[in-house]
Formats: sequence, C-alpha cells, structure tokens
Amino acid sequence: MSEINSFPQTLTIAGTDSGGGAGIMADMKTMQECGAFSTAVIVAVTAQNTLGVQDFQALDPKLINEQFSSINGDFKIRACKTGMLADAEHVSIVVDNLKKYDFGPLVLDPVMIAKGGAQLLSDEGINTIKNDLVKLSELITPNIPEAERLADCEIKNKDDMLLAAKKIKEMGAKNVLIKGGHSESLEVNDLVLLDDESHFWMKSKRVDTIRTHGTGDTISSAIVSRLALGDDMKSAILYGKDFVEAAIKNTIQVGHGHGPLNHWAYNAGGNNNEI
Ligand SMILES: Nc1ncnc2c1ncn2[C@@H]1O[C@H](COP(=O)(O)OP(=O)(O)OP(=O)(O)O)[C@@H](O)[C@H]1O
Ligand SMILES: Cc1ncc(COP(=O)(O)O)c(N)n1
Repeated sequence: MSEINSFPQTLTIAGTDSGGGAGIMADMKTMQECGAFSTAVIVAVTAQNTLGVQDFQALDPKLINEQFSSINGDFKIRACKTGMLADAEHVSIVVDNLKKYDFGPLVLDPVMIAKGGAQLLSDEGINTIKNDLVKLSELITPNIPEAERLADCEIKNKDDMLLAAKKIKEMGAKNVLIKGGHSESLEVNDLVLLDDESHFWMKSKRVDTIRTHGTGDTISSAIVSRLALGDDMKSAILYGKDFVEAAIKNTIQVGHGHGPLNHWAYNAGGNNNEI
C-alpha cells in the first residue's frame, strides 16, 4: 500500500503573474514538468503581462500565515523556494514561517526588478533578505544585478562574479548560483559556488530572443523539484540549467513583449546543447 504523502511535493512562496510567464505560474508549470507536485503560498498579486508589471499588491499577513499553516497541515514538502516578496514586512513573515515549519531545503531566488523594469522588492526588503533570509537558504540564485546589490560590488567579468559569490556565501547561503543572463557576452556563463568552496561554470550560447520572461523562476523551480526528487545539489543545478536552456531555445509566440518560456520543451527532447 502506498503511503500518504510519498509523492515528491514542493512549495513556492512568491507573487503571481496574471500573464502566466513568471512568478508562481512559471514555478508551478516548471515543477509539474519536472515531476513534482507543487503547492504555493501567494505573497503578492501582480497585474502583469509580457509588456510589464502594471500594478501589484502584497497580501494581508494573516492570509499569508494561514496559507503556510494550510500547507503544513496536509502536505509533506520536500523542498521549497522563494521568489517575489514585495517588502521588508513580507520578507519577515516568510522568515518566521520558514523557521516555524520544515519545508525542506530552501532555494532563495532574490527577485528584485522585473524584466520590464518594475521594482518587485523594496530597498528595505533587500536588507531584510540579506540579514534574515539568506542564512536560511541551501541555495541562493541571484542574477547579476541582484548579486551586485547583495554583495555591494560591481560585476564586470567572471572574476567579479566569483568574488561576489564568495561574499554572498559569507552572508550565510550554503551554495550560490549567479546567473549570467544579464551579461553582455555572446556566451552565457552561470557560476556555481558549492558548500565545499569548489566552484564551476555552466556555459551556453546566448539565444538571441526577447522571450526570456521567467528564466530565473524556471531554473530555480527546476532545481527545487530535483531536490525534492532526491538529487544532490550539484545534479539538481545541472538539471535546472538544461531545463531552462531548452525552455529558452524553443520559443513559443505568446504576447507582444518579453514572452514566456516553453516549459514543455525539455520533456519534448528540445535541448540539443551544442556547447
Ligand atoms: N538569452 C539567453 N540565452 C541563453 N540562456 C539565457 C538567456 N537569458 C538567460 N539565460 C539563462 O537563464 C537562466 C536565468 O538567468 P537570468 O540571468 O535571465 O535570470 P533572471 O534575471 O533572474 O531571470 P528572470 O528575472 O527573468 O526570472 C540562466 O541559466 C541564464 O544563463
Ligand atoms: C510575480 C513575478 N515574479 C518574478 C518576476 C521576475 O521575472 P522577470 O524578470 O522575467 O520579469 C516577475 N516579473 N513577476
């Protein structure tokens, strides 16, 4: 007889995207494709499409606490992630709940600014992430501008990326992945600094597309799913990179702006990685 809650379950704690391409929507689509059952705590609701974020509102703290309690009362979450957390008050609510409940390893995606330029986290919220949330994370996954904010330094090349990763690790994150999507180079270089201080680079060709909405959500959710399925951190990260690469390469034509990724592509055999 199969045991209740034996199926791999994940949790995303983030904001919604009415346009379906980023945030909780991208997280849940990714987790589904990666073989995990996903649950969600909605911290904020955005009015958003591929052209940008038109508006957003963070939810009442009481309702956020109740969502955490509902999930804890029924499921066995094996790995979780955070995304858009809006402001310092909401970061603190998330910190309190992550200390209260065991949802497995945390992947912290420190979402700050949307592709269209909207600020999704206040300056005070960034400080609260630095002071209180980073130390709870098994992995933190900043993009280059986010890593610059967290490490308080400028990133112009791969040496700078490594220096920033080391500074962020010193803040208490066990493993660090700095995503290279925002660099200018024709190659995209993602840096991974592991718990044991070793590091490696994940290199891929830059896909010439503006359809990159939700790339960060997608890679972090694929990693969370693989952790829930039992992978070690390095294998989960390598899988995440393959998954997001397939999803970027195999564009789907949706929306007029920064379009969403193709979350079916990886399972459809869509990642013919030449590098
Ligand atoms: N044009 C591109 N071609 C190939 N890979 C890309 C491209 N843009 C991003 N990536 C990859 O996508 C992943 C996410 O990187 P990125 O730096 O875009 O994160 P992000 O800014 O947090 O994403 P988002 O804010 O859209 O969720 C990384 O593995 C990165 O290398
Ligand atoms: C709710 C939510 N979470 C995250 C992002 C970041 O994604 P992107 O940088 O691609 O806009 C977003 N736009 N909206």
